[in-house]
Amino acid sequence: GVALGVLPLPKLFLGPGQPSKGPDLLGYVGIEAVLDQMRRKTMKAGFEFNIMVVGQSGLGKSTLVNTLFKSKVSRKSCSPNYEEKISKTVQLQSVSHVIEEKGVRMKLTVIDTPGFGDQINNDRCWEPVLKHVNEQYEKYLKEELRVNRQRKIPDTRVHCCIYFLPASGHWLRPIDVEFMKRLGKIVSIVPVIAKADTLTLEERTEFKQRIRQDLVANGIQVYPQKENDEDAEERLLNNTIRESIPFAVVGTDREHQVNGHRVLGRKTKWGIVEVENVAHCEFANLRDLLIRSHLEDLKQVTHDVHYETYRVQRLTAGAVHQGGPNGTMCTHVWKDGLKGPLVNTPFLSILYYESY
Ligand SMILES: Nc1nc2c(ncn2[C@@H]2O[C@H](COP(=O)(O)OP(=O)(O)OP(=O)(O)O)[C@@H](O)[C@H]2O)c(=O)[nH]1
Repeated sequence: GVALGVLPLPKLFLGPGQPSKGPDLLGYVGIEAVLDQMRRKTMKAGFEFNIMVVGQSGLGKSTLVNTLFKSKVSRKSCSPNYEEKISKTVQLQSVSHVIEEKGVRMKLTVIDTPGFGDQINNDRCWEPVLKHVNEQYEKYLKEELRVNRQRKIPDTRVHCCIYFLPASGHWLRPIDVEFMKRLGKIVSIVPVIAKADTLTLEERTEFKQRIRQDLVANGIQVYPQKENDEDAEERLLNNTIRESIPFAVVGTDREHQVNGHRVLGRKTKWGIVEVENVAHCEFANLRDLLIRSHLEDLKQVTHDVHYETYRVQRLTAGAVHQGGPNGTMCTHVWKDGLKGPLVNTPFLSILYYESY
């Protein structure tokens, strides 16, 4: 190389790779220890994860949830006559469990929607589900707006909704479209093809493709949504997920012996379908998405996207009042967060009272 009279650059213009010549006082600060601190705090606090399952009766919802969490949870309440109650409406039930693995505690709540899609007239059967999701946002919002709020607000918001599609091999049904169209706007939906062992591989591939087309044609948003990808790396990873949804899953409560190993599986007329074998079905993909790779992201999207949308709408639709009934003085919280005393009137939308 020929040195072409390059002037020495002032320190400010040094490239990123070039160390500054200033005093570095031996460099290492120890910031990375923050990771250990975060880990310890999280482990101590434990964390909450709320999953909702929606789909007709008999599609294998309980079996799948049990397979996901290795029977550490049950979707069904223990009351003996649970099975006998055939509700005429969709009724939501929550069952919570604390699961602990390697010192990490997780409070897992499974929200069940018995009766969904089981009626002769399934008109508006998405309504109770929609209502439940919004009620949890409202609960959280109220808690956030309290003057004396809890240090850690209990989180009952639905972090993920697994929607079960019957393995019909056809298209999305009107009920699927109606449900996912509405719910996809307020919660992260992960659609799955239930009992995928009843489809041949060709049928499965074709069905999946059709569903993806249908989702796009109907403007249905499912998780993970493109616009929520945080960077190029995440986009790449999420693209592969988007290309392979809905996961065709198989659930089981049985173990079988295959080549001397115990595996979770289902006996079919063609042989044993190994539930956790990606060559057999996509259960493992679903589990990895929900638990191993995207659990934190599901929680984040719930808070930063879905809850945020709810919060903004709620606070801009009308200011939130904190105060007594009509005619009394109350605190008025304006859109921009400013507070001021105000006499409550029936003209202002009153969201809640809090006496203090
Ligand atoms: N072939 C096949 N059968 C399954 C699968 N998962 C569950 N089943 C069977 O389907 C039946 C219903 O399963 P459940 O898990 O009780 O279904 P559910 O959706 O929870 O039903 P409800 O409680 O009525 O809402 C049971 O006999 C299961 O053994 C699957 O992946 N493939």
